[in-house]
Amino acid sequence: MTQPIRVAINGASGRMGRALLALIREDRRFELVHAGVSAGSDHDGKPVFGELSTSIRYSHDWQLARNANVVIDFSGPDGLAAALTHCVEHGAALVTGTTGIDASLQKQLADAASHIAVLHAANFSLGVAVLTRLLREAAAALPDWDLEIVESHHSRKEDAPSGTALALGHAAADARGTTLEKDGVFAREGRPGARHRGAIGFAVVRGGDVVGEHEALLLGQGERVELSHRATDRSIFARGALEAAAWLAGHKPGAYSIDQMLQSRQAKTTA
Ligand SMILES: NC(=O)C1=CN([C@@H]2O[C@H](COP(=O)(O)OP(=O)(O)OC[C@H]3O[C@@H](n4cnc5c(N)ncnc54)[C@H](OP(=O)(O)O)[C@@H]3O)[C@@H](O)[C@H]2O)C=CC1
Ligand SMILES: O=C(O)C1=N[C@H](C(=O)O)C[C@H](O)C1
Repeated sequence: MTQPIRVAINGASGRMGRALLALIREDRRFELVHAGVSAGSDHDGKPVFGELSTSIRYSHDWQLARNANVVIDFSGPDGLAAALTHCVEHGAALVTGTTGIDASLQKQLADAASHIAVLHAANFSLGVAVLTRLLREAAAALPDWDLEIVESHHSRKEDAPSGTALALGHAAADARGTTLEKDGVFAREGRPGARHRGAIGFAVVRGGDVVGEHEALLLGQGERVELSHRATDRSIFARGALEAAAWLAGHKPGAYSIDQMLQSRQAKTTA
């Protein structure tokens, strides 16, 4: 039997971390070697599965991840920066779903890809990967229609618009030969004036326990196209991230996308 992939999860005590731990426990492809939390976390030192017998405890000590083949990070910008440093120092691959990262951290991610395999995705669901392709096509086929992206998430989400909404916006802008820097509209209040031609607008809803909903509205005269995705269970993201980890482990250094992973898996199943 082949050796299991040694995985460290960063942000392990969070909503996504716990979803990952639940899946990894049942998945023989992986061996959990580290469950990372922040220094000062309430979880630091506690057993991950609530059993005193387990050898893995939540910890802020990255030394415990030194033999990991791959780190899966769903923490936050500070946690991601620490994971990135660890992975580069130890030659581990990095799968990260952390959103709300600034330009400087994005550059650090891009630079790290010269040394390690990195896969960053704002959304690990298969449905959103397909939604992104559909939106690219619709945005290009209906270049003069107004485009608005609406996203809804639970009340604890810290970043806005969501990483997925931004990724959808970038994909649509790219399909129209423009950029969000030029045509993105992120706030409307008071008298912002009429919509500018080619604008890509964003609207954000926060509340309750909404797992994640994204809708792209293409608004024409007398008709509209609505493309939407609703996640009702965050284990879909965790499952996608584990598939990415299994796929990425052993890849040579580089920046990989979820689309590349899906295409390579598709090619294998049709071969
Ligand atoms: N790409 C995708 O498919 C998805 C992406 N996300 C993104 O993943 C991220 C996490 O989301 P979610 O799980 O809901 O958030 P949570 O707040 O529930 O979890 C994040 C966890 O990270 C831990 N953490 C904070 N700082 C650090 C640090 N410096 N080092 C290590 N751990 C740290 C915290 O735990 P503690 O206090 O114990 O340290 C916290 O529990 C967000 O950016 C979110 O947008 C979410 C869902 C899907
Ligand atoms: O914070 C979340 O919960 C989610 N974040 C991701 C994002 O910002 O797009 C993905 C998903 O929608 C859930």
